[in-house]
Amino acid sequence: MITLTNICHTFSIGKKGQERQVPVLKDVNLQVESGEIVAIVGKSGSGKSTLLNTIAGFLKPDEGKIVLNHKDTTHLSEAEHAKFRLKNVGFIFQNFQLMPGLTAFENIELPLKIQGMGKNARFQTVRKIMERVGLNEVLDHYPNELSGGQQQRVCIARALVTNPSIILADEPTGSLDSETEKEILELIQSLNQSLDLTFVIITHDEEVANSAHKKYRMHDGQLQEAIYSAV
Ligand SMILES: Nc1ncnc2c1ncn2[C@@H]1O[C@H](COP(=O)(O)OP(=O)(O)OP(=O)(O)O)[C@@H](O)[C@H]1O
Repeated sequence: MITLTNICHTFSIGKKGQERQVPVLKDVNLQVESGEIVAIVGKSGSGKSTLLNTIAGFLKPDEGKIVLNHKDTTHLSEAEHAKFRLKNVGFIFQNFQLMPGLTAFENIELPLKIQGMGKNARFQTVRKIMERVGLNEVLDHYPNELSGGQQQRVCIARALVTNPSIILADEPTGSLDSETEKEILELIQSLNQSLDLTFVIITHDEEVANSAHKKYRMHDGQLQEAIYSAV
């Protein structure tokens, strides 16, 4: 489902003429099977977000190969990547990244509009997904009228609405209290099982990491030791 082979990425930091090269990903290899939840933990600055952005195609690796859903995405152009992402990859963010001027319904509907789906089909699809993630009561609420947990459900629904098979999540419970974190983790697990979704989750939270099928630690630019969890 996701195969990273010998991925390297180096940032160039500093003023022009005085740049420093900072290697952040050093020969990263990762294999994620279909329907797996993989958690990536590691210290702040260890390169977790850089890795997720590289999988997503927002950053190009300097070396290595990325295969998602049997497609080699390493050298896709930005436009090709955007098209591929819209169909295959959903994103969940720590700070939700919802459009403040759109209701919960409209936020979730947005990717379908971009895809060019007709109004009736959009209505049916959004209502179905809102019901699935427990948002029936709040479809006309704006983000600032929602709790953190509800905002994260909207973010999850928006990630799922285009029916992707891969979900990339950057600290999905990082802004939530522990009770709400538990609810969101349960939702992720139930979606993983019922829709056979593949998740890559970056987290600082051991509880989130331990709820995954596999856990990797990012250390000094490399992914280390898969510790299998009990799920
Ligand atoms: N666009 C960029 N330009 C230059 N350096 C960057 C850029 N993005 C990240 N870095 C550097 O790459 C390193 C890894 O950053 P990254 O955000 O991937 O870490 P992280 O493990 O996700 O950290 P955190 O847990 O704090 O989010 C850091 O040293 C950071 O300063």
